[in-house]
Amino acid sequence: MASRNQNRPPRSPSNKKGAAEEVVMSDKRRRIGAERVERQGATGRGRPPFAAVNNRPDVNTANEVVNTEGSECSTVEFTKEDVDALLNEKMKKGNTFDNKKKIEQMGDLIKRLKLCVRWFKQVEEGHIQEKEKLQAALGCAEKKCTDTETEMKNKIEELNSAICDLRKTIYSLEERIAKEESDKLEAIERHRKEKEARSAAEQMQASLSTELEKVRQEKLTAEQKAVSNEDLYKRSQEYNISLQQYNSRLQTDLETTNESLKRVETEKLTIVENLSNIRGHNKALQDQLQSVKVSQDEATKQKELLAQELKCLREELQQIRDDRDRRGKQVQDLTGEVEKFKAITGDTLEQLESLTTKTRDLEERCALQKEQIRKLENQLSLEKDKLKMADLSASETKSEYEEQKRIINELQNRLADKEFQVIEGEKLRKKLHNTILELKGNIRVFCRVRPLLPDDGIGTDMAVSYPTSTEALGRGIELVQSAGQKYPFTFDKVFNHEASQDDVFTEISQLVQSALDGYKVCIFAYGQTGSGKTYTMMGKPDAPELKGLIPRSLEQIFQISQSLKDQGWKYKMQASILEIYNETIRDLLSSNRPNGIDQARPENGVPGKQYTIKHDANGNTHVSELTIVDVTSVYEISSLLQQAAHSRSVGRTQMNEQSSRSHFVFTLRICGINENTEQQVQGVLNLIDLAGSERLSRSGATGDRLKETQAINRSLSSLSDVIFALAKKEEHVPFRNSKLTYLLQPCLGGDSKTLMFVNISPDPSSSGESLCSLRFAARVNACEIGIPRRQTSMKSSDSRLSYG
Ligand SMILES: Nc1ncnc2c1ncn2[C@@H]1O[C@H](COP(=O)(O)OP(=O)(O)OP(=O)(O)O)[C@@H](O)[C@H]1O
Repeated sequence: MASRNQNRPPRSPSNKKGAAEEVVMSDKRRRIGAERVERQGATGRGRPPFAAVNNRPDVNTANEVVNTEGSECSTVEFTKEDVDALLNEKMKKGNTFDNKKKIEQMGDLIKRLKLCVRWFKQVEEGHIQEKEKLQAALGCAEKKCTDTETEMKNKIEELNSAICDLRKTIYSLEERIAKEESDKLEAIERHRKEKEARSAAEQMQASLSTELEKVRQEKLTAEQKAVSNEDLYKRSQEYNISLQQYNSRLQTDLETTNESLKRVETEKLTIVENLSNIRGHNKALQDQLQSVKVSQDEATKQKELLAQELKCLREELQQIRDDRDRRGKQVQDLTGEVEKFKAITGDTLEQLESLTTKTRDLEERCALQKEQIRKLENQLSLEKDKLKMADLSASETKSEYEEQKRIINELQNRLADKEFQVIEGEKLRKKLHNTILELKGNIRVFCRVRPLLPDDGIGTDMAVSYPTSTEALGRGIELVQSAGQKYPFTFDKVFNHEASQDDVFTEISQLVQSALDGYKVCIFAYGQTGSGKTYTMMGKPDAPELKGLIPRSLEQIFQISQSLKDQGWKYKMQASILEIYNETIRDLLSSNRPNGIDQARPENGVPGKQYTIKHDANGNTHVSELTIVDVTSVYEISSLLQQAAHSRSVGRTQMNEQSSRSHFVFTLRICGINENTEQQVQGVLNLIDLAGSERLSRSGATGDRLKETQAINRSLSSLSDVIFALAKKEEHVPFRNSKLTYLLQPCLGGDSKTLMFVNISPDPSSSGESLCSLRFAARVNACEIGIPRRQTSMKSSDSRLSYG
């Protein structure tokens, strides 16, 4: 096919004209083809190559061909084969010398060649035209192409940017896909794990359900136990809740009372301040009044003097006036005489001149006297002014005096008011103070731990610890025993081994005030031997900062009683000091103690004094024959304490005793009366250093010593019983033949204030004794809360048991 078309002009699909021409040309070819076929059919043989030209017709035909060459060549079409055949055509063999034929053949060939050439030329021209057309079309097409190209470029750019955007979107989408895929993978992983876990859980569940079954069985048995425990727990919780409520009520009451006390205190302070200011002001006014009175007297005196002076001056003036009048009359007489003389007798010129000079003198004297009179008159008016002024100031002073008198009266009324307010405030303060103490508890227990002493052994650990929980802070103590067992206790206050004497006194000073306010106050120190009772109560009187509660309390009492003098209070104080040893009373202030031997003891067959304790209807205690000393100062008390200490030590030595085996009781009776209000108070302050408690098993005592220890333990146990019974207002008070408790009975219970110090030694070797002391104190402490004995954390018999 390629060979067939190689001589044809190229076709352009866009060249419609060309296409039309081609159609025309193909029509032509078809026509020629048809003619050939016709011719072939006419000759009845196969057509040789280039037959249209080579089929040599007869001469006519040849002529025709020649003649028609001009018109025919346009219809003749040559293919490459035709041309090749034409060029390869050889002269027909025949008569080699037949030139004519050869020429004819040659002519024919030339004709055909010419025809072919012409055709080719025509074809070429057609081709050239077609080429031009095609070039123009190509130009157009190229232009179009470039337009299209730029358009395409633009579009490509647009598309590129779109592609970029799309790529970005694709990128982000890919990222999202990747993320989602990773999420998906994770989720799958999770799911797988969950599946595993579920299966594991299922396995576990299976095992658990078997276990559950077992546990259920156990639970059933435990539930039965729990029911009984719950009962117990409920009871303890109810008790706990009631305690908490009581505590919170106490706290709120305490707070409000504290606040009102503070208010009253500040009011009292301001009132006292005002009072002193008013007093000062009053004094200043009195002074002022006095000075005004003095100045008024002076002014009156001056006024009188001035009046006298004025009178004198007036008289003098009168005299001078009289004198002047007389002189004037004399002059007139003389002038008349001169005239008479001149006229009647004609005296001599000399006499006249002398008389003239005399007259001149008299006139001069008269002028001088006039001047003097004028001066005196001026002085008189000045004095009159002064007098007026003095009168004015005297009336002013008088009105001022009246005003001052009024102010003084007013101030005196206010003073009386304020004094009344102070008295009322004082009453309120007492009431509030007492309410506070009642809220704190009329029976309180403080615990004090002494520091480890060199005697306890170097490097010894403390057998106590202090819990730091909020509710137990400052109130809790734990006794640690050698086996590591802990015994917790809670009191109203716990003073650790670092607490100073001052810290301890600060806490009890309010109680001392109560004694002055007319209440009965008892402060005990209880504990085993060597636990610090004497240190707490007496301290070391030589070192001021180590003084104990007894000297500090007495100092405070005298200090306050002095300060209350301004308010009209007068106090009478009586002190007694006794010792109870083995249920025997000893008077430590007795002046007739021969060599300190107890009067109650029979000596050389002579029976000693018999001290009997009696309570009167007013709730006061009397010990017959006991020395009672009136005391007015702290120095007197100190000397009494020294005397008591001396009697005690002498008695102790002589009787071969230890101070720790007797109860030491200091009693101060306070009677107060207010001269302004006629109010009366009667208070008692008992300060007691109890005998050291001791376990029978420890003491290893026999005989008298055993009896002694038993007596001490009995009296201590009895004391707690009495406190307990009185706190519960029980009718029957079990004194159990204890002199100590019988003696103190009026000072326990009711309105009385009781404070017990339980002294503890931190030495581990005495932790057994410490536990007993703490249990005893806990029992006393429980009294105030009013817990029935069976509900306390320890049994009532515990304390007694511990003493054997
Ligand atoms: N808080 C303390 N700080 C320092 N030393 C103390 C303290 N308490 C006690 N002591 C010392 O412990 C020793 C024993 O104290 P104290 O004599 O007061 O005990 P006690 O309980 O009165 O003994 P007893 O029952 O034998 O009379 C004393 O040497 C005392 O100084």
